[in-house]
Amino acid sequence: MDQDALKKQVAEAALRYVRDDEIIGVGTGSTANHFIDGLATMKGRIRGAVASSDATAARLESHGIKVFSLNDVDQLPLYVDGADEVNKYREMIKGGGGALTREKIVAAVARQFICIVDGSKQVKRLGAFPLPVEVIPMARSYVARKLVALGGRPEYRKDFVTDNGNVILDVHGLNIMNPIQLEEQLNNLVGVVTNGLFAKRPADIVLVGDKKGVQEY
Ligand SMILES: O=C[C@H](O)[C@H](O)[C@H](O)COP(=O)(O)O
Repeated sequence: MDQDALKKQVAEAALRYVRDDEIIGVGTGSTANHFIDGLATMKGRIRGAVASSDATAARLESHGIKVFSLNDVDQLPLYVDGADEVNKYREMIKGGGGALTREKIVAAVARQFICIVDGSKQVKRLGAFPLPVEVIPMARSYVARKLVALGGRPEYRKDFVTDNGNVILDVHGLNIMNPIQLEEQLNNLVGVVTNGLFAKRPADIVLVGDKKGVQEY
């Protein structure tokens, strides 16, 4: 099975957590896209979805799934999304596709967060994947200097603007010993909107697709 087939397999496994008449929070990226395509096969059973990016909203709508604004929804029982890295504590790095801020907002509202990944995303320690940090454009150089002072090597993601009109710094070389502490520390830098560490609010369930099938923890 190639990597895309593993993503599809794990995305389809998440469909069994979808309950009738609910509004589902939906993540962003190639794994989440498989989940959206699966959700389309049962769209008559759900009320609709809240999207974590414009791209996800467009894909949901292309399948005829109603997209709700998060502000019009008072509770979200389930959020399903991929990740760039996940550890055994279900902490993640996300934002490889630049959707980290909206993803973090939807995840904060959701009662249950299910992370769907293929086996290549499992790590002992977070940080081999460069950590995305969403920054207000005028603060880019200031925040980059602060990230260097923290031991990172920030790289400006060129020709990319987030759905919120901001820029991304991808930070290489961070030694992430304490993900919760670093998540808070980076979010306290003036000009940072948020960063791609999902440790204060980890996933509740991780589904991992590999050659043996789908494992859950
Ligand atoms: O911004 C993008 C998201 O955090 C994605 O969930 C993450 O990058 C994983 O994407 P993919 O499923 O395409 O590997």
